[in-house]
Amino acid sequence: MSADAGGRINAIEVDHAGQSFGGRVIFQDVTFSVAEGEVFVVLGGSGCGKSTLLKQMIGLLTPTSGRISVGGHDVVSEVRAVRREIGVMFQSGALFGSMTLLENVMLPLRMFTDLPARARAEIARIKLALVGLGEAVNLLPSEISGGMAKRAAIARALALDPPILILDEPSAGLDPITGAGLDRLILDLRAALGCTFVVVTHELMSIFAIADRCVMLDRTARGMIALGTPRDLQQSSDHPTVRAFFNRDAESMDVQKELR
Ligand SMILES: Nc1ncnc2c1ncn2[C@@H]1O[C@H](COP(=O)(O)OP(=O)(O)OP(=O)(O)O)[C@@H](O)[C@H]1O
Repeated sequence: MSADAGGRINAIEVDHAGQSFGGRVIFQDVTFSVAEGEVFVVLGGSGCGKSTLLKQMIGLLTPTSGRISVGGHDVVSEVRAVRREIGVMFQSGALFGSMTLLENVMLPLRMFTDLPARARAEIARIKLALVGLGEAVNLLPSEISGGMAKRAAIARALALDPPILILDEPSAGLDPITGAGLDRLILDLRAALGCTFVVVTHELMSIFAIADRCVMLDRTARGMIALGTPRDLQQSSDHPTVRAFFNRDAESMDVQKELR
């Protein structure tokens, strides 16, 4: 594992990663690193390859070119070790409808550990309490709100204590207040557990609230067009797509500043 310029250890290193499907290039030469404890946001329009990049990071897709390592482990040759490093909440990360929240969070513990049922339940209770659902452990997914479901899915991603959490559009489909609550949860979990986060989001307010840095992918460029802090990208990028994205709603940032 190498360190960044500030001496922090890199949790994830993406080195000239590319992905093609049947000869169609989705992106190439994507290069960045994510430091331990960083909240790193992946941005870009529909179809630019955000989910594809996340799938490469967790070893679900082999990069067509380049190399990715997670926790110092290569995502292709050391996929088992990589999976232990990462908890994932997919965009479609639905809970199992016939199971209570507690049973949903216990599931990864049942699949990947030898812990007895009582210990699994105790750990699942702790994870649900961490995301603010300590009173809802016996509810079914059909009995809770969309925001609670996202929190429960995050609790499930935390079940095996991964140092890195990957969240694909956590606030999709939520109202702005519930979305802001999830942003606070991400920052609280980082403070409490020291986790590294990779988050896909399109929400400008959310980006400014949580992101230490972000990378922006672009379908036309078939690669990355920006890397840096949200403020740097808003103020200094000379790429028209980046400028348009970050300046589309300057007012929302003013609101965000007032809320801080
Ligand atoms: N397994 C696959 N086989 C062929 N094409 C694929 C495969 N997976 C993704 N693609 C294509 O790759 C492109 C990028 O898809 P991806 O889902 O990564 O985009 P995205 O940036 O996450 O989009 P969105 O914001 O809409 O979720 C799309 O054109 C998609 O159709």
